[in-house]
Amino acid sequence: MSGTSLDGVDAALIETDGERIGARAGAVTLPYSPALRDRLRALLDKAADIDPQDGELLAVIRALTLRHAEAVAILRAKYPYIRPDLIGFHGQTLRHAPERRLTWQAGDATLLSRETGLPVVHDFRGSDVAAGGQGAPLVPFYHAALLSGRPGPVAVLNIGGVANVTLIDSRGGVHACDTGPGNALLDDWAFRHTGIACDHDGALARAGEVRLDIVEALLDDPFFGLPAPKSLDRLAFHRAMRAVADLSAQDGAATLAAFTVEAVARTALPEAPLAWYICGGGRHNPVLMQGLAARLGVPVEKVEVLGWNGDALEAECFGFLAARSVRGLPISAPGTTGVPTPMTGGRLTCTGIVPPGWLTAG
Ligand SMILES: Nc1ncnc2c1ncn2[C@@H]1O[C@H](COP(=O)(O)OP(=O)(O)OP(=O)(O)O)[C@@H](O)[C@H]1O
Ligand SMILES: CC(=O)N[C@H]1[C@@H]2OC[C@@H](O2)[C@@H](O)[C@@H]1O[C@H](C)C(=O)O
Repeated sequence: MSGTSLDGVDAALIETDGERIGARAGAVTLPYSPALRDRLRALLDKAADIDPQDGELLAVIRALTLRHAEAVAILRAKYPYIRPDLIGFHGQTLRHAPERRLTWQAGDATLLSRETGLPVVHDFRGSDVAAGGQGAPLVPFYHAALLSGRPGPVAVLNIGGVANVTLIDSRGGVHACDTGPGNALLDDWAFRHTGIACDHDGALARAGEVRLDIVEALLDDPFFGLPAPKSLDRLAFHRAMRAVADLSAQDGAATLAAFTVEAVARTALPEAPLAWYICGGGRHNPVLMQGLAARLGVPVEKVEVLGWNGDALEAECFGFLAARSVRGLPISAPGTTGVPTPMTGGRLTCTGIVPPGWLTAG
């Protein structure tokens, strides 16, 4: 998994048939070099108009795919007694415009399969978007499987570049949507002012004053008036950067952090969660965590209290979804992406030797 923060590749080993979850054996994070991150960022900015054969695009896709292959190799070296059967490869979202039936996760599944000798499931979002769904978020089926048997309503909030929530209601129903910005705006702001890629431990935001008038103006965006399911492109709130442009580094960070928190708090959910469990890199930012706790008024905990690894969850999820994909099981539903009926998704690419048994297992 390479998320919207563009920070690197998360890879995880998970034992699953796409329904039950067995061992979650381990995970690694492999950061992108600052140079690759800059090149990805530049592509993101021009993704709407880029020629698919553009030389720089093809070079970056190759570089990011090889970084994924490296992550697989490191995992294998770290856990030599586990022999993976299948890779779920999300790729890097360069563009997401479901209203135009368009979503693009860049990555070369054939190259990854060749490099690793393993079958690869990729393009998880395409069929959902083609059928009229949002194509995101896809993690709710995994959250639901992990929470299976626990009484709801509870919410799982992922604070990545963009933030997304899964609500498991009191009858086990699954609802989801993106809530608004996660860390992406804060990351860009911190980088601009400090040269560091994030507001580490919320140091800037903690020292600043929130400009509530700006937060309110930002929340005036039509996205916040839409009912769930709904999803976002990473660049969706770039006007927020203009709104804070004249603030000090500290006040700007405090205001952007408050925007993330307030967007979560105002997300309309069908039932009020009794507790919120937080995953994704944003849970390491105490300003976001304290802001959420103050604003949500119910327990707000890191997912580690459930025994989960909040940094590995999305990578585990795409392994889980890959297993569902080869079995033809749904990976999205009306309540999670707005797709008209539950849909399977993902495409299988295989250039290596298929491990005995698994293709016929489902
Ligand atoms: N100690 C920390 N203090 C503040 N922020 C942090 C800290 N550690 C991580 N983060 C934030 O977490 C981000 C990475 O989060 P994560 O790995 O969940 O993103 P992602 O996988 O790209 O997200 P997405 O869910 O959008 O796919 C960093 O860009 C940074 O903003
Ligand atoms: C289009 C896209 O890549 N969306 C990401 C992004 O990052 C967080 C949020 O926006 C979520 O909707 C999704 O990722 C997670 C893994 C998901 O699909 O559940």
